[in-house]
Amino acid sequence: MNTNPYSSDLRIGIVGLGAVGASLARTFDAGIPGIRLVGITVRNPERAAGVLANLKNPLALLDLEELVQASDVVIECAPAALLPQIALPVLSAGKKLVVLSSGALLESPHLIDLARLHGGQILVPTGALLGLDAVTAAAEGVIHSVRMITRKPPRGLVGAPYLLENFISIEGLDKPKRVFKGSAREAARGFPANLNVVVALSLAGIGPDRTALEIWADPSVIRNTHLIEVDADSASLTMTIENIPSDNPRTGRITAQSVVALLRKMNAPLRIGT
Ligand SMILES: NC(=O)C1=CN([C@@H]2O[C@H](COP(=O)(O)OP(=O)(O)OC[C@H]3O[C@@H](n4cnc5c(N)ncnc54)[C@H](O)[C@@H]3O)[C@@H](O)[C@H]2O)C=CC1
Ligand SMILES: O=C([O-])CC(=O)C(=O)O
Repeated sequence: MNTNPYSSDLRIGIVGLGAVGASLARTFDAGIPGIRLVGITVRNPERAAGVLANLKNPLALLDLEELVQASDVVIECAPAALLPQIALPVLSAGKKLVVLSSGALLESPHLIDLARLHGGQILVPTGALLGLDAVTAAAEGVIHSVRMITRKPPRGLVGAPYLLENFISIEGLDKPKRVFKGSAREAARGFPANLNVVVALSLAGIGPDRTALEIWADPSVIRNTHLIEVDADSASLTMTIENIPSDNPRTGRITAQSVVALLRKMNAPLRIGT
């Protein structure tokens, strides 16, 4: 833990030691100039022991209140349903919260007011997506439409509430099947562990009700693939990303790297990209 009050290192706390949290812990443990990992909050310390044992530096297991006290920036990498309870103490303390479960922000807009009230900040990284720099720039003018088409290996969609509620089977597919067509807001409700990216896109652009999404369960892809088309008065954008899965088949490897890139930029003397 950083006990030196004169250090200018950014003190980082992580909540959740799954695919993203463990990747971040390993990266920070290996050392990034100006960034110091001060602790982690987990649900199950016994399950965390394996990851923690392989770090070079001992990492403090803290409860959420202790983590908030010790950190300048807390990174939420936990299940979406926990976002409000994780965000509350961080934002009430006027600190910065990096949100990976960005889909859950739509159900908790009060968190933005909380951040405003206490001088905190919610940071949504580009995560498993691309191009949010160009979309936010386009949003300074007029964006006419935003459309995203996602293709996922069926196993990355298993258990999504929308599929269960609508009795949509994705077992044994031998060709792509469109399983959803609707807005980013509807997708966030129906696929809370799968489509954070479209919510981030919608918040960067024209909002969750006007951002259109199709989801395909596609047995021919091994990567989560997102195609985005934006039509604006400044530019037309067509962008694709093919994400190599991490330890969690729902989560692209690039997600954790996006958080590292965001943190590196925070105090950097040269900052590239919007
Ligand atoms: N914004 C984006 O681009 C992306 C966001 N995500 C989202 O990021 C979040 C994390 O993703 P993964 O690491 O892949 O998920 P994961 O399922 O691998 O890990 C979540 C971890 O949180 C832990 N956890 C559960 N309850 C907890 C509690 N009360 N306190 C602390 N930890 C707790 C679980 O034990 C698990 O280790 C998910 O909500 C996921 O949907 C994932 C990929 C891309
Ligand atoms: O948005 C998400 O939660 C995950 C995702 O689609 C990806 O990793 O490609």
